[in-house]
Amino acid sequence: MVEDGGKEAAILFVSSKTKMVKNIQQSMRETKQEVKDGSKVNSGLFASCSFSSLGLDPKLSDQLKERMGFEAPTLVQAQSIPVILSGRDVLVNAATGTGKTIAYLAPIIHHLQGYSPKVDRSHGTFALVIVPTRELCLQVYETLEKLLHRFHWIVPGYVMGGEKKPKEKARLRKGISILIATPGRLLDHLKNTASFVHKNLRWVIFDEADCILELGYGKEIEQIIKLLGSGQNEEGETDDIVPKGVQKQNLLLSATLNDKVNDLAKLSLDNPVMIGLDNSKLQQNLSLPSPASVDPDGDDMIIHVNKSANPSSEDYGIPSQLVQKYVRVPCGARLVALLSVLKNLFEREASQKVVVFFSTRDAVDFHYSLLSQFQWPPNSETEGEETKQLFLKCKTFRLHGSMEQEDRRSAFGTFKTEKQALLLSTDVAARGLDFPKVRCIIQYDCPGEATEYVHRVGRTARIGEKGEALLFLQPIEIDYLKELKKHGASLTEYPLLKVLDKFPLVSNMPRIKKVISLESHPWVISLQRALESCTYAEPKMKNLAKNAFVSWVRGYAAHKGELKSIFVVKKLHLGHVAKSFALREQPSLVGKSHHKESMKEEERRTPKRATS
Ligand SMILES: Nc1ncnc2c1ncn2[C@@H]1O[C@H](COP(=O)(O)OP(=O)(O)OP(=O)(O)O)[C@@H](O)[C@H]1O
Repeated sequence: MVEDGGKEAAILFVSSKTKMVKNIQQSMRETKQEVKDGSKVNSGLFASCSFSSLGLDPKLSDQLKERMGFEAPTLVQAQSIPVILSGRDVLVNAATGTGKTIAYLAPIIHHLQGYSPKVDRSHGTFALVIVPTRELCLQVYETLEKLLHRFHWIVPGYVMGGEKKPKEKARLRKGISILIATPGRLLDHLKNTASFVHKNLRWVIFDEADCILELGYGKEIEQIIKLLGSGQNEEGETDDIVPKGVQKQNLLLSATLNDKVNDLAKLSLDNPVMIGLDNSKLQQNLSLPSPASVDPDGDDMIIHVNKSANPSSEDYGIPSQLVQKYVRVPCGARLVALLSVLKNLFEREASQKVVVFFSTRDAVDFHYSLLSQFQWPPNSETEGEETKQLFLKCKTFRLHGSMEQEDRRSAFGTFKTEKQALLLSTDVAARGLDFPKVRCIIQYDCPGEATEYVHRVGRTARIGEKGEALLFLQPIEIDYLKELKKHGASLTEYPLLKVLDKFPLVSNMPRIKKVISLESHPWVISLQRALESCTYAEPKMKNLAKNAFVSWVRGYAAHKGELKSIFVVKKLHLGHVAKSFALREQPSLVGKSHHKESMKEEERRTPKRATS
């Protein structure tokens, strides 16, 4: 929701004199005026032009509007589409949930549908979209399928880790016009699938570019770029279908950028147009040539997207309507606090979706099992008490990189369509995933880098919708708020005690007149006891808790750089950490049984395996 007319938005520096840029300027002025009039709520997000006015084919514009229900392009789409249509390389940096996927897919489809003779399977792949995770791969593919509804001769496809290679080879042999891929599997096919035709390749897109590199795919990407070749499509190399002399076009997109993107940009972009980047960011974050020096003819452009109407969330483009809170909880009360917050959320509004982020796969597994069987109230055998029910009545899903591919696919797909559900996930769900109607994001374990905070919270408040984000912090971790503030994220405190006070006391709860600390709250004491009983009722559950404890501590010790001074493992009270996994005593961190598990965890933590 926009509070005011937004800060001075739009185009600060545009040296190109094309008509297209003037149209964009005009459209943004109109949008600003509409905000002043109060006639547009989501200013800063939508442009006041139509898809067809951006130069897209009428059938494609119609598909976007009539079939997909997109009334108007978002600002980032209004600014990117004409530039991408023009053939320039582009680096797009715009907030999460602002429609970057359509921004790059629509211009590609526009060009491909216009080829004469018509594109067919024998031409192989024209466009390649590289994404960091399997789920994002499937999601982009789904969007592509919808966009291609009226262009059945353009074939969409995907290849990704976890899928059966022979089947993928067969699909590639038949021919895929627009291919979505995760890096490892793509490289595999480039090297080993002789029937993969890519001589007509015209576009390479790196979606979530910084994440691809953060996950350690730098080497693969270098090899991919080498194998694909770059620059102009040579005569004789391509089929006649690709217009002669057409340059290969590369696009990089992300809501956050880092130094590594600099290298990828240098490697893959030729005189790019920057969308959503300001000069200081260019100089500080990306040591690309300064715009003034790139092209003396004045053909280069920086187009500024008004990423947010809220200046405080400007740095990383956090959606301005997102309500950001933190909850300060002592370690031993973390689990009780999490369950209480969730119960409160679902009781307040039954029909909603919530995502909780954990730092490890073992933590996801433990909490998933616990929530799937933990019942309440604990003493329902007593006469007059209500009968036992699941503590949380909503459907619960889990998602992480060690799950079987089919389970991953089913969790992702079903959570998407559910109206009321809870997803427990590692960062595998943090990037790019578009789950409709997610109302709240809970970061139970701290994300580490501030960029990851931004992507995690970006799973809510998408495309102008409302959303809340809640970050769990122990009192010893409170300095993390300063780290977030450096990047423009300001959080207010969540009233945990008030929420706990709302829960009715059941008969065996201790009656305490004055609650002096969270841990002495009768609700906290009773819930903790009940959770521990649940964990100790089954050896399997206890083992899950122990494994989760061990990998959590290891994960805590793995924080990097400046964050090491905030997340100090020596400051942790391990007994309290154990309590947060519903354990009555602290498991050994070095015991024989855990050594094997720790080794496995180490292996699992290899980022590539976590996602693709
Ligand atoms: N012009 C539009 N009008 C309304 N909805 C749109 C429009 N364009 C895209 N959307 C929808 O907005 C949602 C977010 O789009 P998308 O996933 O492309 O965002 P993103 O900017 O890539 O986000 P992230 O940075 O998190 O990956 C999707 O559900 C998409 O269908």
